[in-house]
Amino acid sequence: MAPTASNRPIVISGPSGAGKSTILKRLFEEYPDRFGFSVSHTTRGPRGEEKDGVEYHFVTREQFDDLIAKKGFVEHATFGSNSYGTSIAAIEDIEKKGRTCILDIEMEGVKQVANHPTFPRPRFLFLSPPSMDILEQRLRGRATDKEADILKRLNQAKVEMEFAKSPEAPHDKIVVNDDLEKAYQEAKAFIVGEDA
Ligand SMILES: Nc1ncnc2c1ncn2[C@@H]1O[C@H](COP(=O)(O)OP(=O)(O)OP(=O)(O)O)[C@@H](O)[C@H]1O
Repeated sequence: MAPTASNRPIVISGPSGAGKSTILKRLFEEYPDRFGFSVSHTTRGPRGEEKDGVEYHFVTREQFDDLIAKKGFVEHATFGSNSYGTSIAAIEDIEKKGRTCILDIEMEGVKQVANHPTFPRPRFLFLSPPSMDILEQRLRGRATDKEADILKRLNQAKVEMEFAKSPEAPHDKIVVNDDLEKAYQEAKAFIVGEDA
């Protein structure tokens, strides 16, 4: 089933700590049946209680590379020795349920999705922190990241912010997450509003 104008997938990106999870959590709470996250593929093995097709589609390296060759991923990346990717089929699984697929992906993935040879262009939302200082405060306030991770995230944030300003950035909308309520309303208007 081809996505209609109203359920075209939405790509949300932005630096770590910009508030993507916070805004998406609220959106899913307000619209419990309307959206879905696609299940990613990975070459890493399941951990703990993880089940194939639920947390991830667990595949061999050969299967993963085969899907890359067939242009079956809208985006994929390798971290350490493990690869991860979002398949077109997984996005279609969400569309088949009558839901809009939300893709929460990082900058390199955004570029790949925007440049995919066959996948129809989704809608791109970029969530920006109000400033680097505030981003740093929020990352520290989150208290989930180690100091070295925070510094890495801040460096990467600079790269992402530069990309967002560059002409190759595909974003249809940039929302600055200053006041959370305002940012949520703006993000929601883009995602479910009349222009959706
Ligand atoms: N407008 C806001 N004002 C103040 N704090 C905020 C605001 N938005 C988000 N936060 C806080 O900032 C921190 C980072 O937000 P969040 O975890 O949603 O970011 P993220 O973009 O999902 O990051 P990651 O990509 O690392 O998952 C959280 O502690 C969150 O509660």
